[in-house]
Amino acid sequence: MTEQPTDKVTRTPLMAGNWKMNLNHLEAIAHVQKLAFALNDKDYDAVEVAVLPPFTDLRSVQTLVDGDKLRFKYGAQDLSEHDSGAYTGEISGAMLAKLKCDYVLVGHSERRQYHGEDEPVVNAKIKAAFRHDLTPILCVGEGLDVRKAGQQVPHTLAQLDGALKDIPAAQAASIVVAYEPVWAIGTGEVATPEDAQEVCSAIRGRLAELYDQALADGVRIQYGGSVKSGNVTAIMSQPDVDGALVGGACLDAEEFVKIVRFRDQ
Ligand SMILES: O=C[C@H](O)COP(=O)(O)O
Repeated sequence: MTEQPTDKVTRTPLMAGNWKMNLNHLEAIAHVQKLAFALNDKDYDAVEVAVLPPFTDLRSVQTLVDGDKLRFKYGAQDLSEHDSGAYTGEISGAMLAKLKCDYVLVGHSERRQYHGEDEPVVNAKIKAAFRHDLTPILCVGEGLDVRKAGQQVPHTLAQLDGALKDIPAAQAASIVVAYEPVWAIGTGEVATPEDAQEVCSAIRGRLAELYDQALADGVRIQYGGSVKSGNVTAIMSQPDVDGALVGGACLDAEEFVKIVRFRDQ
């Protein structure tokens, strides 16, 4: 029987809020309570919602999610490639797993830019995440110079290839990829829906080459970069965009809830 491509409808959208270095643990509690109050079962049935707070907030978030049986997921913004030992300042996958994190961002452009993370490091971190049953959200995307040169697809696919080196299909099947053009992050410069689709579709195509079509059809690919309630619906209408990785706009609980409800905008 010929394999049919997975319909987008069968890929549950993942709307994830990357708080970056914002909100202390008390502010985190207030923010999570606002989200918990606003979101309802209809939202959770339609969309997977995740928050990605700073490390120092994770215990507070876990306590609320566990205590109130909240249906949203949470995770960290980074992890060490090592599991334990003399790595001052690092946080291991084991520690995140102990806090019952679901997700961890890997290779965010701000880690690449300010902490020199290259593909071997990103690859090692993906392996560390899988060792501890965390789902990596792998961030890829081009800078402005690459975009101006029209090289966004080969550049992003090279990042994908490096990040997934030696990652077996059983693990790759559960990964989330976030396409984040660096020139659109925190700038208000949102990529057009067609820009997002071009690269997200190329990412899915490369996943099919690296693994197989069925795996590629099941992987969720997010777009990130100045996503707001006013532009999310158009971006989400693209066939290969399965969610958003939201920075600035997720710090406003009401705005994030509107993004989660992108079908109503
Ligand atoms: O991780 C999130 C992205 O970096 C997007 O950030 P932004 O929504 O503030 O542009």
